[in-house]
Amino acid sequence: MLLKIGTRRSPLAMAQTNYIMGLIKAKHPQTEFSLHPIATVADRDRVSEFHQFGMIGVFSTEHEEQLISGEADIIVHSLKDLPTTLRDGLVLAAVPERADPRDGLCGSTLADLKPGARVGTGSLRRRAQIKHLRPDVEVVPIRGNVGPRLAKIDGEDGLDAVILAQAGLQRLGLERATSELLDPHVFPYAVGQGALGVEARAADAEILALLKDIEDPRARAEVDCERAMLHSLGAGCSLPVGASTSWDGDQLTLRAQITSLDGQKCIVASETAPSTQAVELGLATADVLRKRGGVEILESSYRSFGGHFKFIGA
Ligand SMILES: NCc1[nH]cc(CCC(=O)O)c1CC(=O)O
Repeated sequence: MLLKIGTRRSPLAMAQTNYIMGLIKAKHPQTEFSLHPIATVADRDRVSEFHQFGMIGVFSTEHEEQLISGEADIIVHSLKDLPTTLRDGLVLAAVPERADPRDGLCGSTLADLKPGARVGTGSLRRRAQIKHLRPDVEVVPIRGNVGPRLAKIDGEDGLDAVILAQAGLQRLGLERATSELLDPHVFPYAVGQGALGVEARAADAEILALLKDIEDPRARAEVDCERAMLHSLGAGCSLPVGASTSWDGDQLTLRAQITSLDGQKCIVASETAPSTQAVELGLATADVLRKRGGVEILESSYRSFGGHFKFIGA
């Protein structure tokens, strides 16, 4: 079979696409691939912060067009960048084994950050969570590919540290840049972080069957419960919602945290269910967050950013 793969050109996107091609080849050696590069909104506008786009899916909208037009058959996404609602006719066909989902603090450990230290991140979740742990540090908004973001440590921006996904660093062979892997109980990761997702057309039975062979059931259950939680809250990946999942036999525990942007308020919920009920687990966790006032925190995050956010499904 010939599979047409749509991909962004960033080093991380290319590494991820190559990795998925390798997984497919290992199961189905006769598969051939052609690559169809595309620029997304996030690639064309390198200046705005993510929440300023006023839209969700800054990495995925053009990709979904590629699938619908038939220009591509499959798209490899960082799952944390894939909105929880997909376009009609498209499905999340496979979630392979998940890499380390944790965030890495690069340039310094948490404890070694001096008062007033400048920590770079473009993510509202990371901003809120670092402020919650270290109200005395200054958060500096940064964007760009992983390599250039790392280069900002001790560079002209005078950053003391940046926060990056360990999985992305690993995929680029840059994991040694991490000074501290942040404990998910203290600094929960983004929904889907560290996991890749392959999106395809719902009608392509043959392609879906092939992709099922690279799925990891545990990663799928983790991602399903995390995404159900985020979807229920109406939040996208750039909002200050963190998550972590853990296993005890077949029992899956989802812990979720909503943090106000100034770091002063923080709400957590933790629920457990059999992994066959991953979606229900996500919804139940969102219910607890709502009861504890989580939506009010998300709405005030919205307001303090000038209403630039859009809730999914709202
Ligand atoms: N938003 C950009 C993005 N999308 C996925 C990753 C890392 C890889 C992953 O989480 O799977 C990154 C970079 C980062 O947040 O450091």
